[in-house]
Amino acid sequence: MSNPILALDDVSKVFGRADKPVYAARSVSFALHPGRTLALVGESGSGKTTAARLIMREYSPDQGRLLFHGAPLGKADSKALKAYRSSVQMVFQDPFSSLNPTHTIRYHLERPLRLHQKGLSPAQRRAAIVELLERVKLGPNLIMDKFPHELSGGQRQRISIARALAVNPQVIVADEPTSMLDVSVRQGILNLLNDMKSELGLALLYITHDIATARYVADEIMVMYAGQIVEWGAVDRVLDDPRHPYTRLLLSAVPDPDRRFDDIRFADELGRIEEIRAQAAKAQPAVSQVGENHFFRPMPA
Ligand SMILES: Nc1ncnc2c1ncn2[C@@H]1O[C@H](COP(=O)(O)OP(=O)(O)OP(=O)(O)O)[C@@H](O)[C@H]1O
Repeated sequence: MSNPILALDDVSKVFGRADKPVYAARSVSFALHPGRTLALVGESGSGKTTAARLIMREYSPDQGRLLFHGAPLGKADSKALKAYRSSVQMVFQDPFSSLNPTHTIRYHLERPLRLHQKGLSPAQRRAAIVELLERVKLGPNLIMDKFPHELSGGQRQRISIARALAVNPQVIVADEPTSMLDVSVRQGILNLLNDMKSELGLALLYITHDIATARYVADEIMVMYAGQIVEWGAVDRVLDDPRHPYTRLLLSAVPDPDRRFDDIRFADELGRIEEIRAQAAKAQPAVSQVGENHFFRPMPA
């Protein structure tokens, strides 16, 4: 298996007062590899966005390290940080608020090209915009001079992806990229992310509360609860044979005619979740972890 592009090594982030800490991330370790998608799954408040913000360097870790191609980023010089910033791009949940309503699509794509590929002539920049729009399966001539409000939610999310691609990233962090979109266009966006991963060899972190969608895009899955990774492994293993009660609970909430959420068989598990909740509220990690952490033992490609 290839070396990881990016890794979180035993990272913790704590909010709140010292006497009442909130562990948004607790000893979190994982790695992102080229051409692979890792799904980070958990309910609201589990710490998914905190993990994304740590990767985007909006938060600095209280403990642990961020590694980029094996080198700790904390000590990186400004050149290395600049390389990191263009290598790691984010696609947000809300394609409305992430695009500026007063600018055309051409502007949104031209800007990162101007900043990160300074040597391009105007004609080369135009060709690059055409290529980006074609890559996200939008007709360049139809779209380029439109404003964000003239596009559908799905089209806008494709523009967000094109904009992220404009700087030739190695990693894309997609935080709930389909949750604000119409159900009918969600699959198209997930397919596009899959294509990007395979065609460009990107490492993708797919963040979602919807564990069922992980199967469409992810190679591996990590389940996060109260700031901790409680289960991880190959996506089929985790979804077909969930071993942590919290993973089973998440899966039981997925509509399935054969499994009812209030099924008596889950009563014990719900009780155990309360136990886990109580343990997790304490300062020391107490959540049982299941599976192999591919940061420490890389899974075969
Ligand atoms: N800036 C902050 N200040 C204080 N507490 C925070 C801050 N950011 C996150 N938290 C807390 O950390 C925990 C994890 O939050 P986080 O937003 O990472 O979860 P999430 O899984 O992304 O949830 P959501 O899906 O609702 O965004 C929560 O208890 C949250 O209240």
